[in-house]
Formats: sequence, C-alpha cells, structure tokens
Amino acid sequence: MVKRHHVEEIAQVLEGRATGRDSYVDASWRRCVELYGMDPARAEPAHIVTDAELRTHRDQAEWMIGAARASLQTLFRQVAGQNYVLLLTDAKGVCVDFFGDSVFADELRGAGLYLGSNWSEDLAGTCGVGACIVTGEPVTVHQDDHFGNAHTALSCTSAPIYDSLGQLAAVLDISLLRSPSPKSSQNLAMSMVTAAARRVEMANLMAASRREWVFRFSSSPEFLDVDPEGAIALDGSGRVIGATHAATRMLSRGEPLIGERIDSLLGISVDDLPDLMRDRPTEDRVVALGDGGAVFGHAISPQAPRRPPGATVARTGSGVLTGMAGSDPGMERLLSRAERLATTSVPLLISGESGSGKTKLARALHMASGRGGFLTVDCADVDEMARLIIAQPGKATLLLRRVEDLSEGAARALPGLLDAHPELRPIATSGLSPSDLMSHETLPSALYHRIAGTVLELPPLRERQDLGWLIDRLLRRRCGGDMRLTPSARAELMARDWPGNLRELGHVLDVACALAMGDVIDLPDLPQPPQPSEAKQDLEAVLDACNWNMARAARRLGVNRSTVLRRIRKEGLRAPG
Ligand SMILES: Nc1ncnc2c1ncn2[C@@H]1O[C@H](COP(=O)(O)OP(=O)(O)OP(=O)(O)O)[C@@H](O)[C@H]1O
Repeated sequence: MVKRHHVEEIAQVLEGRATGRDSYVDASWRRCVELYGMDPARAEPAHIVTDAELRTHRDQAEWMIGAARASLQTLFRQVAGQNYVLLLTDAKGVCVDFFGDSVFADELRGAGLYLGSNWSEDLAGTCGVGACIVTGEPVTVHQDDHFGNAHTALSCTSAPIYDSLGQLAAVLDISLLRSPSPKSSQNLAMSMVTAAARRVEMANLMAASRREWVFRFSSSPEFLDVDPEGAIALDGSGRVIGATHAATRMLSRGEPLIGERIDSLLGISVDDLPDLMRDRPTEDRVVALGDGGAVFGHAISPQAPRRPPGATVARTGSGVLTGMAGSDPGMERLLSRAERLATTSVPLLISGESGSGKTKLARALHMASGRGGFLTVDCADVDEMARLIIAQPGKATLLLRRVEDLSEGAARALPGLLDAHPELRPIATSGLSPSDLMSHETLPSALYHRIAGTVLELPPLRERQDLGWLIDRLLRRRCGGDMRLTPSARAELMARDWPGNLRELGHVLDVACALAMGDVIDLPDLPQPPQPSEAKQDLEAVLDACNWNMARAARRLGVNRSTVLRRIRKEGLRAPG
C-alpha cells in the first residue's frame, strides 16, 4: 500500500524544505528522484541477481568474504536471538555473504535480506547499504528513511569496509525486519557494526602486509594488542603502502595516506620501528601525532620476504559514479577517474555522442562533489546564463550542455562570469570530439581551456562491453523487476548498432514493455531500428568523397564547417576507422 505521507515528505525535501531527517537521507531521496528517476509510490520488488551473477560477485569478493567471516560470526553470536540479519555486500551492493535465522528465511528473502540481493541505491532506492556506498560513511536508514514503500518496515545499519589502498571494498550491514520506532534504538547496532568493520580492515591489512613493516596504534594502552584503532603498512624506506580507514582519519584527517612518509605523519622515522616492538612495555611506546596528540604504538617487523616493487592490490570503485556501468574496462577506468576528480574544482569537459549519458554523468559528478546548487544553462541564451550565475550563492556546479552551441555573445561573456564566480565549477558537455571542439569557430581556444581542465570521453553504446548489463539494468528500472526478455529478443538488442545510444535503448525498452503481453518481451515487441535517411546517405557520400575533411566537405555542400559538424551529429555519423 502506498503511504501518502511518505510520498508527500519526499516531495517536501525536493522542494528544499527541512523535514528533520538526517542530511544523508535527504540527499539520498534527492538522488533517487533526480538522478535515478525513481518514483516513491511504485512498489519495487527486491532485486536478486541470477545464480551465475552471484557466483561472479562472490568469486571477485572471495578475499573479503574470507577476511570478514570470523568478524561476522562473532557479531552474529553477539546479537543472537534478537532477530538481526547480517549482510556482507561487495562495493556494488550485492550481498555476497549472509547470516540470518533460518526460521524467517522466506520473509527475509521477500524483503531482499538474502544472498544475491542487490542493494545499490540506484536499484533499491535509499537504503543502508546504498547510502553507505555513496557517502563512504556508516549510516542507519531506519524504517521510512527508506525511499521505496516496500522497505519502510526495515531498519538497516551499515558500515563501509575499505581496502588497504583506501578504496571502498565492501559494506557490512545489520538489519531488522521489525524494529522499535525511535531511530536511536539502533545506536548499539551502529557501534557494533563499525567496530566489526574496523576489525575486518585490520585483519585484511595484516594478511596483505606480512612482508612489510606494520605500525598499529591505539589511544588506550589496554586495547593496543587486542583491538588497535588503526594501522599502516610501510615499505623499507618508511613510505605508507597500506592503511586502515581509521588510520587515514586519525593521521591525515581523511586525506590519502598512500605514499606519505612516516616521519611526516608521526614523530618517528622508519629507523625507530624496531624500538616499538613488543619487547618494550606498552606505556613506553608513546608516539607523537602531527596534531599535538599522542598514541600508543606497536611495530610488527616483516614476516616474509618483501613484495616485489610495483606489486599492488586491486582497486575497486565505489560511490554514486561506479554504479553507472557494468563490466566494461574503459568505463570502469573513466568512472574511477571521474570519482577522483568529483570533489576537486577542475573544470570538466564530457564528450560523447548524443544520448551516451553525458548529462547523466555530469549530474552524478555533481552529486559526488558535495556541492550545493546545480545550474543547467542554455548555452545560446547569454542573458539567462548571466542571470542564473549571478543568482547562485555559494559553491555550485555549472552545467554547460552542448557547449558547441554556445552563441558568440555567450562565449564572450562566459570567461568574465567564471572569473567573477570562482566558487562555480563548470562541467561542459559536447557531442564533438575534443579536437573538433578546440578548433570550433564559436569557441575561442582560451575558453576551451577554461572549461576543459580535463576531458572525460564517454564511449558510444556500440563500443561498450556492458551492453547486456545495461539492458537488464534499464529494463528493471523502467519496466519493473518482473519483465524478462526471450533469448531471441535479447540477441537482437545485443546485435543492434544503437546510433541514439542509451537514450535509444531506453525508448526501445519502454516501447517493448508497453507492447509485451504479460511479463515476457519477445522479438515482435521490439520496435524496428530507424533506417538511415536519404539526407544521411548523401552526407555520408560527400564526407567519404572528401576523406572526412570537414573544410572540403563544407565547401562542396556550400555551408560552413559548423553546419557540417552539426549535421554529422544529428545523423549520428562517424568517421571510418
Ligand atoms: N548509466 C546510465 N544508466 C541508465 N540510464 C542512463 C545512463 N546514462 C544515460 N542514461 C539515460 O540515457 C538518456 C540519455 O542520457 P543523457 O541525457 O545523459 O545523454 P547526453 O549524452 O547528455 O545526450 P545529448 O548529448 O543528446 O544531450 C537519459 O534518459 C538517461 O537517463
């Protein structure tokens, strides 16, 4: 049943009104509507991956499952008899390990508290695991903090687990099917789950660093040996090569530690480590912190030959950006770069064919940036652009969509507006390649460099290896979880060229869902792909004859170069090879 009050409260948050919820809940509700296009009134079923997909997720998370097992078992024993369920998910939100009371197995499976359930925020809406992946912080998402009506009975408390390079690797979640109404009832669950996550990180760092020096520390001497607060692994020259998340927070206030020298973080050098081994009393092993405080330290010497130089631990992505692609190496690299750039103020240019997801990526970058306002300006209307920019107080993102359409007036006005508003971070999108954009006639090269600190080039859909994943993801999101494709319909979708990219795929799935009888989409339900127009064929012939030289093609067609570029983009043509 749809809870009207809940839907109305979400609408209030979207209008910017305060509701008294935690700010991470408000922010997640916004993402659900504005980024993922979700509807709080729709009853979303639990998302369970297929057995084959689950095997892949478990294989990839095998090391984490092993490292977390003992902690999960201890935690489960501590909460025995209180109806808690424990989930370990990977960085994509898929549950890869599970502890729950088998008496409630059916109920738990129905609620998605089970092996293989996918709790990424863009599928499940606001939930503990999803919000934890996006924020990188421990969260409690209690009852109607959840976005979807289907989950508003649950209470979920989740803590992130980071790998030793500081990348989010997994989430530990403790959930209840039914809970007392005050959110504070979950405070104890929060401290248990964060302590368990810290211990998993510690075990993982120790296992990965047997060949290195490890420095463990605690602010209380009694816990130094049994439950230290943080740890770093160091190479022979005293540079940090691994750290637990708590160590990063305590030693550098969250700034990355990897590569830093121990003497720039603590009042000791690598040569002092042997003096901090266990043969001296704990009370004598006091080490100064950079901020004037002190900790008790314990150094553990390398147990086996050192790792060869250059050997690294695999990185995993996290957050709102990594959920935008499946297994496509190019996209994974691009999203990992985007994630690291999101919180900087570097101006970004996102290039890619029409419908390839440039605007969506810009919005996700904004969401991951922690900036306040998001201004989308029409590049042709200079007065409107100036009005919007001047009216925006504080740090914000300025989205310049299709920047190649910038009018001459707007191109002249923009540098001055950006100078006057250094708190604005421009993100521009363009259907042209960076080199075509740089030589574009309405965009002076000085302006290009103002808006393109670096370029993120989105591949066209036909070149992505995660097309199958995208089909499933869009199908679930747009048509609900019950729709299935027959093998022949799937094969047809996989074989298409997708000149309109993700936009075209979305429309094809919308049409197919509307035409399908029942919950199976078959070949005849798929709309035909558009046939190339005569204009397109003529344009392609001229371009081929001119070897795709734009200036020659423009002369031959009697138009200017930017008109040729615009037509190429409109027809979705691309240069051969
Ligand atoms: N990763 C994604 N997952 C699901 N849907 C996506 C994704 N990226 C884009 N889309 C959808 O594809 C459509 C086109 O995306 P978007 O508007 O971002 O493209 P664009 O490259 O900015 O297009 P244009 O250049 O024509 O403005 C939108 O409906 C968007 O929601």
